[in-house]
Amino acid sequence: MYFTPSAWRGRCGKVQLLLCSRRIEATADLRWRRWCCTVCYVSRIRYLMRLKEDDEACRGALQSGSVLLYHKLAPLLRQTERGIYQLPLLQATDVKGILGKLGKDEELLNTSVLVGCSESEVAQFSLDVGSLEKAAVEEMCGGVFIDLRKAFFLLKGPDAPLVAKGQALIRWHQTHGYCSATGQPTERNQAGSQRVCLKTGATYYPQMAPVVIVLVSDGRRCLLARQSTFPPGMYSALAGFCDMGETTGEALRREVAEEVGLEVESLQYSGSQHWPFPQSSFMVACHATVSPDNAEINLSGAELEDARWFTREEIEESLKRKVPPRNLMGEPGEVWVPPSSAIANKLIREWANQQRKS
Ligand SMILES: NC(=O)C1=CN([C@@H]2O[C@H](COP(=O)(O)OP(=O)(O)OC[C@H]3O[C@@H](n4cnc5c(N)ncnc54)[C@H](O)[C@@H]3O)[C@@H](O)[C@H]2O)C=CC1
Ligand SMILES: [Mg+2]
Repeated sequence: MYFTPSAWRGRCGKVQLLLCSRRIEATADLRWRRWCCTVCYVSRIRYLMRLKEDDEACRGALQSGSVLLYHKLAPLLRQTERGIYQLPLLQATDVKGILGKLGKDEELLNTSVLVGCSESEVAQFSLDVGSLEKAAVEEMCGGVFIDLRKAFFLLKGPDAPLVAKGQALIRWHQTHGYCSATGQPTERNQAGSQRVCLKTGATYYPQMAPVVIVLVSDGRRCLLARQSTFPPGMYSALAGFCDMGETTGEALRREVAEEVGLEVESLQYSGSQHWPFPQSSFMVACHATVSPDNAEINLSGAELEDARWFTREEIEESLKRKVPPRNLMGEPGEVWVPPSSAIANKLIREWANQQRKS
């Protein structure tokens, strides 16, 4: 028995996945597997699109959706018996129950923003309950509100980007209540994917600042640097905000020249990441090379406290250090690098792997 694409569309849930996987086992047909994944993915994306465009549909989805809670931008986390931190997805009905018990209007739930949907097309929202008593909500949910700077690194897998996205959207709405041209209030759509000026109808969308991050190599060593605001001992790849009108390559070449006085010869794209600190940035990560004959570091002074060349052996040692190491005097000891949730870590690992192979 075969299923047509239309039979899957809009109902792409767990049952379908189960049927899908049975069919895969039966036929071991790779093309079928690819087709199923595509239909499921497309179905989810089209569903989210509809929720962004149709306020009524989004309100309906919220009633049966799941909700991530924040308190003054700090996400709610729950710890398992094994000490693992997870992101509790509450049902909308649970949130209504909490609001009722704390004597708050259920209308607060409608200030949730859409952040995604599960594989079974249950819409996921984020809601800031900063107007409620923090300890009371924590007790009712069996969790703790933890500052995002800590929470982001405690979570594993897709939970970390999801919690960052939720906070970024909530923060954007909290700071864009007025039109920057007219000074008049703006009104959001139900999904929270845009705001419109009530006077002129001008539409505003959530913003991110583009940032380049680059691991510079001279073929044998790679360059890491630290700012005085970094935790003691931590070194990272060079990063910088893009200027208006720049391409990725231009921004990257400029940042390397500004910060360490080197001229990049070639570059290679590696990946990208949404980074919530200090506010929403879109990080574009690249590898770059400089000539070993022109590899003398010349710090600009203002931004970086230090920049150094590291060998593969030194990098591999620093990747093993999980927590900021301290020496016997309690001072920062050896060098360590950002954890795996930061794209800098991916760049550094890629470089070390490449060096090992060559
Ligand atoms: N995910 C990761 O692996 C890493 C992320 N980062 C992030 O990269 C970002 C940029 O790195 P920096 O070296 O600090 O940038 P940077 O080298 O451009 O210097 C920051 C300065 O740029 C100016 N600036 C220009 N446009 C700005 C904007 N849109 N927002 C804020 N400041 C702006 C400000 O004067 C600021 O002090 C930071 O937010 C940092 O958190 C940095 C290293 C690793
Ligand atoms: Mg910088």
